[in-house]
Amino acid sequence: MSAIGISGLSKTYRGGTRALDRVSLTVEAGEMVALIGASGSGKSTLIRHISGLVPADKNSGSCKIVVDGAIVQEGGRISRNIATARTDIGVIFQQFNLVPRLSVLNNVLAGLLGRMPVLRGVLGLFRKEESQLAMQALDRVGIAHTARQRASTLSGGQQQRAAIARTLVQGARVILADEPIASLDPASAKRVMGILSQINKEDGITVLVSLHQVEYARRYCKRTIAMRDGQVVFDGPSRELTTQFLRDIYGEASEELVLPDADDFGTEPMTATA
Ligand SMILES: Nc1ncnc2c1ncn2[C@@H]1O[C@H](COP(=O)(O)OP(=O)(O)OP(=O)(O)O)[C@@H](O)[C@H]1O
Repeated sequence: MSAIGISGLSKTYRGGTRALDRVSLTVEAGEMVALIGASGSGKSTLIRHISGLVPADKNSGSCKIVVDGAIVQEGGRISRNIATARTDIGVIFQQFNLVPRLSVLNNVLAGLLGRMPVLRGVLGLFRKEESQLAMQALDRVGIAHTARQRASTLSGGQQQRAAIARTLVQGARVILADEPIASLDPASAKRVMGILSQINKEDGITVLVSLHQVEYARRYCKRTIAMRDGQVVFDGPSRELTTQFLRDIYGEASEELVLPDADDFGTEPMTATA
């Protein structure tokens, strides 16, 4: 079974911008796939559609998005069972989306809210084994020692690692990461990508990660989907994305996608504890 299936997805925003234009693609369970493209090419819009946050155009009648076997949206309508479908989808954003005044542990425990009775969740009545699960997740991403701190006291890289721990506690089978390293320094960015790669390999969690820099795609993802003006213009092995090929696809905008110091990128992927 595919982890993500998209057919005939188009999106025109109010004001007329056609952000997605007949996008169809499939991501198999257990893949880690990069989504690249210059600013405004439609990466965020695509991820927001897959997570069921935004409905596709209604007049693109045949559009359908399925994640882990559950219909997220069809024919421009979000599925009635979206709450159930979302329990399998972990979303990670560029700006971390933690609650700053809550402890790191409680932020991670929030990953359980979709799977527990509303009242217990609202009152924050988490069981001991749930807290243990959250501590294990924090340990996996290398920041168990920060569990009692307020989320606002963490560095950007640590906050992103807490956000990943939250998806682990959630039990997500598919992680959609929307530019998760765009606000991070290079060392933190490598660590975050290393953790995503690790949980992809060890837990078989499918990862779709949008990235600005193609070096990260080449290093961490076997497959890359490249977008331009709302369309998929490349879908294949990341190693085929040479600088020249990017120039052919994007012209001058390709400079946005290649790190100026690409040669210093290093050779070893970083892990959680590195
Ligand atoms: N809510 C919105 N209303 C109107 N237009 C929008 C909205 N969100 C995005 N757009 C437009 O849709 C197009 C695609 O935007 P999107 O954010 O998906 O691109 P992106 O590839 O993620 O860009 P970036 O790398 O800068 O985040 C852009 O032209 C953008 O201006």
